[in-house]
Amino acid sequence: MRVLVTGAFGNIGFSTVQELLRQGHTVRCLDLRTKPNEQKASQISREAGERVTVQWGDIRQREVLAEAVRDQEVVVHLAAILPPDIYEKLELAYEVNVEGTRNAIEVARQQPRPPRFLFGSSLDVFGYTQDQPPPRKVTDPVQATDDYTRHKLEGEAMLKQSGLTWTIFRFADVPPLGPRPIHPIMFRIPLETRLEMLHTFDAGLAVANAVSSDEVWGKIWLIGGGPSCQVRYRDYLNRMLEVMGIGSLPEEAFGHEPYCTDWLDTSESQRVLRYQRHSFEEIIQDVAKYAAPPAPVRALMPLLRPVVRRQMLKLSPYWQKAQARSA
Ligand SMILES: O=c1ccn([C@@H]2O[C@H](COP(=O)(O)OP(=O)(O)O[C@H]3O[C@H](CO)[C@@H](O)[C@H](O)[C@H]3O)[C@@H](O)[C@H]2O)c(=O)[nH]1
Repeated sequence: MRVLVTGAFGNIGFSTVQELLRQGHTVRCLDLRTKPNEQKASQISREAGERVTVQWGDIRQREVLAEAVRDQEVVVHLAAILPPDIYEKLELAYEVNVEGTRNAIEVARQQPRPPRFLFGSSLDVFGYTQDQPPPRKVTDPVQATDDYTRHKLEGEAMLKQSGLTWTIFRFADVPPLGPRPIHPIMFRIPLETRLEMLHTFDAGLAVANAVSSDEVWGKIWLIGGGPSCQVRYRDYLNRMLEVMGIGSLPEEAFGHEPYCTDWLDTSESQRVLRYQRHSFEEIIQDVAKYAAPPAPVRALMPLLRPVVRRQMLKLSPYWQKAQARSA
């Protein structure tokens, strides 16, 4: 099949492109022209030859999408600005996440043979649910709690009303396989929070399997790693800090305000899409390959550790307050 992937060189996007090509599809990649994206484009063009084409462009421009969507049988729309970046560019994020999605849907509708349309959404749309018994089910009510969830819910609603053959994937937490800067948001999440992880390759497999499935259309799906990937934030964070040689951080550094994430009922998506191949520990090992410091730095870690921990803790407003109280 001919498949357009927007946000093709992002985290889930690139796993999707790789899996689609592995399954024999012809893929058009649309993304912004940045250095890291160019590197991925070269890699995939080397590997897949003529079955992959790359189009650089901004989804805020309808003509960019008109060119990208032409002749495609399926559109996988993943391009978006996510937390935490979204909070620093709210206007741009609205244009990309909402107007960009509107552009993609409108252009798809205008095709002589409109393509099927898969929209990448997030489990965040369930809002704060930690006070409810898990897991979240696809029939649970949704609740916008910030700009990101508002944008995703708007995208979902537009697509359902579009008249296109649609499907919506609400993804669990998919850590990227690549360097990720340390951000204060890591302290905002209470340590007890239920969190469901998903390996990026499994996310890509779910999307690629959906493209040739007859069962996914007209429905919303919860896409997570399944019971073996249902952990607490504390488990994930401490394992990551351990493999990075930093060690766990004090409890007082973490907040207590509820955070949008939860365990999901993925029994139906797994039955139809057969994508859950990696366990929590495999996710940690693969993410650590990129997140962990290089061997020479790791050797020095026992010495560097106190400095690194101090720098990290400086990012926590909760830790700063606790320190001020005890001073
Ligand atoms: O104006 C923009 C902004 C971003 N991007 C691209 O969009 C992609 C976003 O990817 P990334 O930031 O790595 O996020 P993912 O983790 O892959 O996010 C996926 O999963 C999220 C749910 O977890 C969904 O909200 C997203 O739509 C879906 O892409 C990247 O390639 C960006 O270059 C654009 O094409 N245009």
